Amino acid sequence: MKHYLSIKDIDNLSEWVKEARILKSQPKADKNLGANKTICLLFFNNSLRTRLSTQKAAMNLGLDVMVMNFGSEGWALEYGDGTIMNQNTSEHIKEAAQVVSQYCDIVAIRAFPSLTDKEQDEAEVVLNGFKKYTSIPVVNMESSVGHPLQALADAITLDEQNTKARPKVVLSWAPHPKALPHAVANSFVEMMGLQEADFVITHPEGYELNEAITQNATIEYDQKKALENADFVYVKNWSSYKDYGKILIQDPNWMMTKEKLGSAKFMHCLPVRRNVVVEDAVLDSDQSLVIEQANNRTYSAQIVLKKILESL
Ligand SMILES: NCCC[C@H](NC(=O)CCC(=O)O)C(=O)O
Ligand SMILES: NC(=O)OP(=O)(O)O
Repeated sequence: MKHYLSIKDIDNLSEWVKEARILKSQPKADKNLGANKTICLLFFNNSLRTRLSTQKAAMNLGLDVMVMNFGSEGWALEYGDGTIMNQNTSEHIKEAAQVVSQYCDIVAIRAFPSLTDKEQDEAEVVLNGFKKYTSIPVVNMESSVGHPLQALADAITLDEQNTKARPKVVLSWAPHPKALPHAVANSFVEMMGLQEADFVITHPEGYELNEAITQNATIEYDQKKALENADFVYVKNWSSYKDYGKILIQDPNWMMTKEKLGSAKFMHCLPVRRNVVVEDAVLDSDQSLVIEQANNRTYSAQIVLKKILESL
């Protein structure tokens, strides 16, 4: 594998999950694989988990790590072809990407969507700009369209926690005061498409995700009905996709509660707004898997970096 940009780059999910769980039991087993190689982590947006777990994964593999908060430290980048750069952008992706690639062997990038320009967001200009103008592998640390390191970590968590041949997994929308990206939900849906599971998505009308991603997934607008007999409930807010980037409702009735969760396990990628997205009683119970999901971010990043290093 050269790049890790989406769930589609996983050739065999169950095999990767198995390998990641072995790495989790022996995190330093490949500590020389990345010797004399460097990874650059470029952040255009905030992060806690991705920032630290990807660095930890890289260190477990013996890689040198350079981190840059591009949003606050780098020059404002231009992505347009032929732009007369007399406005606010100082450096073109053509130079920036080539320069960065001279300093490292792998580049990992976090670049959220604008949520104002659907076409530009879906073009993934930052990720694809680096892919186009460098020859080094590119890793997606959450882009406009996907968060495949998160979904791979979620697959590891599901594998560890599941006791059934065909569990019921529900992706449930929740309210949020800010307009949030679709990336986490998109990659989770794509990852669930590769699982033996009864998978249901529930959200209010108007919050349909991109149909190209949900394809044949079951959508149930009645949250109560969707949650019946659930084994795992993955909660996430996203803004409207149809009415792009808009908050259509903030109905607190969609918040996840202990009562609604029943005996299911609770999942969320974090960070989470307590008592808006999910009530304290859920997060503070032993039904919550959120801390272990965050732990598994190290091993999802490590299996990805390992596969890239092995193919260099
Ligand atoms: N990487 C995990 C989630 C990142 C982002 N959440 C956020 O921006 C939440 C910010 C807040 O709650 O203020 C998202 O939904 O894609
Ligand atoms: N889940 C996740 O990606 O968290 P951060 O945004 O803190 O990296």
